Amino acid sequence: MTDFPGAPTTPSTGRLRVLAAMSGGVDSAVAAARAVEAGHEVTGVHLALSANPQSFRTGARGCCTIEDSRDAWRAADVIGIPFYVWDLAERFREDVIDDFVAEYAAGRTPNPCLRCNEKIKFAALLDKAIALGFDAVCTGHYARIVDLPSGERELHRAVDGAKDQSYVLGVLDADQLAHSLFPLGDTTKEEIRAEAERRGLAVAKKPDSHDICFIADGDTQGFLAKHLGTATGDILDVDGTKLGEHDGAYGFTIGQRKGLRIGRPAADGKPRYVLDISPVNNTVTVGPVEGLDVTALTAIRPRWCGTEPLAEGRYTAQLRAHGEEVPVSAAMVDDTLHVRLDTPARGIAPGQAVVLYDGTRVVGSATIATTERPAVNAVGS
Ligand SMILES: Nc1ncnc2c1ncn2[C@@H]1O[C@H](COP(=O)(O)OP(=O)(O)OP(=O)(O)O)[C@@H](O)[C@H]1O
Repeated sequence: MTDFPGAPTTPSTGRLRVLAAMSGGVDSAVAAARAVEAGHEVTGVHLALSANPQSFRTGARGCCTIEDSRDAWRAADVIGIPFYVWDLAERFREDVIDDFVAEYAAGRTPNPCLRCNEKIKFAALLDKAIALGFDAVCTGHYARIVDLPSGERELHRAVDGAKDQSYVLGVLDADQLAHSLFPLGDTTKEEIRAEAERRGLAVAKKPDSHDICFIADGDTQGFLAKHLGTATGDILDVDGTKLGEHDGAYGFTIGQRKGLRIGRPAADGKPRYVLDISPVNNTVTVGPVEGLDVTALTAIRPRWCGTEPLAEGRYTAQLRAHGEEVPVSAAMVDDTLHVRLDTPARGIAPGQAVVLYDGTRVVGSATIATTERPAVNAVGS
């Protein structure tokens, strides 16, 4: 992980030099306060992730705006820790925003929060922290780190199932985990807000951030159209019949039903869902809901949270953010993860992450490359 050879691979026990990543929200403020209380020497840092902060979300749904950096600074002041703002806007644009646009352009559905954790918070930020002599980065993510007697660490789901963020941390490797602190994993969000109030943190009642921080108005299609332009193409039924036109194949996601401009009903009269996106032909293929049933998938770029690679066997898998956990059989074949689902699941798109769990433990993650969908394959054959 680290660009700095010679950096310690595991923080020494006891008092650590901790860099608390403070978004300006309630979670990271309480996480920083808890790190201080645990006896660590804590410094707060807010990441400026936009070259033009007012273009990111403001107010209630805030993330990374000037108000947010001010909120983070005020929280650091109340906690009594030094505070800095680091400008990682350029890295964020290259590694997260440009990647997001490129993935959609290729017909895939990326998760920018996973990407940000992999490339920014636990890479660019952590590398810089270690270079400056810090032992660990502390965040307000809801997940638990379990220290084993062997010295190894495991990543587990948070006790608050509704807030659990282990899915977006499934990209962390053993070295990154060794340098991470997640002080909120054993507490519910409700308790965190009450604790923030008791601590006199002004952000105690600040609403949670939602969706994608760099899309100010929440309009992903509009954002993509601005970056990729419009390109009129056909909306096709599974049998190839033209049902309508679209302004850009990238604006769709597998499983989408709303927002399809279908000019005439399909032959069977059933509702249509996006089954395939072909950037090469600039076509979007739609079909009945059964076409979304996925029985197996392959995934690339695997990342294991422990030191061991995946052992072939039985796991549960989460296939999208806030998705249900489903039982699966998984194995690595060369560099590709092969996953077979016990029962078919819907709403699974290439580009999303599959995160494997063993009970509450995160085993690792990979990026979905292909899906097996018997109903679609039957039409195509
Ligand atoms: N701009 C930022 N600067 C520094 N740290 C950040 C920033 N954005 C997010 N983080 C860190 O990543 C964690 C998870 O980010 P996420 O956007 O999911 O926040 P959240 O769950 O709404 O938490 P918070 O209430 O702290 O904003 C935060 O708790 C914080 O530690």
